[in-house]
Amino acid sequence: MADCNHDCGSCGESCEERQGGIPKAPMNSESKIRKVIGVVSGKGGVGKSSVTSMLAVAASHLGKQVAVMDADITGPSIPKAFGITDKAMGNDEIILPQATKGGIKTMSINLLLENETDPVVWRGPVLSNVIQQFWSNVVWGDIDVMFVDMPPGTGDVALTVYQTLPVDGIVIVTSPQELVGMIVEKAYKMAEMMNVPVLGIVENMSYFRCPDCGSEHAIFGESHVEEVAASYGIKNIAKLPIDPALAAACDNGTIEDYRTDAMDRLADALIR
Ligand SMILES: Nc1ncnc2c1ncn2[C@@H]1O[C@H](COP(=O)(O)OP(=O)(O)OP(=O)(O)O)[C@@H](O)[C@H]1O
Repeated sequence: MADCNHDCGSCGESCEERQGGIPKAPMNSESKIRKVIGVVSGKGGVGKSSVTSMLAVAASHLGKQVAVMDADITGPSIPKAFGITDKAMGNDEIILPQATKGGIKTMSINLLLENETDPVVWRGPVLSNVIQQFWSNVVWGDIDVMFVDMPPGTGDVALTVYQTLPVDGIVIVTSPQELVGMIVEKAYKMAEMMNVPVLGIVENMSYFRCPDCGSEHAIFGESHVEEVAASYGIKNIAKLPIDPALAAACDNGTIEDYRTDAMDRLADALIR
């Protein structure tokens, strides 16, 4: 390999010289993905998919070729947030991703299921296989940065993502309540065990700004994100308010029309 940098932790190739660990899945041969950023959370429902979508939109506005892989196989939300209803096409060997209005390439199990309300009742190995296929069989093309909406928690499928994809770094999404507990620490330690740097932390639902008087209220408890980030040495922090307009954008499939300075700044720092 001509451009080998001998850093097997950041490479997806399964070459003869690979040092240690489980070989990553081979990247689709017609694709070139330069950076993979995982978006993780300690548990479901804290806004991981929303943040994944917002980061992708922000990166796209920075002029990057962007992709989103929905690796949250049992709780896929990416197509809905982007308003994608057409199914992905493919054959036995390849799958073509669907593009959003703004040109972000996406792949999700919901783009393959006949009926998107069908539950995915599959065991771990089958879920793992799907993630591998999303990497190896999807023709992503030329991509500057791929955001991966990871399965919530630190279980089997999250482990598969770390082991299968050449994740360059992760962003942890959390709520103020989670930050004071052990959940974020678990997510951080899992990334550490997998030798993946934590690039940023997003405190979602951090506060609510009163639309009448502009005062801020810590509905889910006071913010501790600065202390927690400092204790782990995480440089990039973003706080997002509780915003009914965000919930509406996710529900209506118009997340590309929802922009925040916090996400624009974070995306810039992540892909710089
Ligand atoms: N800051 C926010 N303000 C208002 N609503 C929000 C906010 N963040 C997320 N939501 C809403 O909360 C719900 C859950 O968000 P989301 O799907 O992004 O969470 P998740 O962590 O990915 O959940 P899961 O792991 O179950 O997929 C969605 O309806 C979303 O629109």
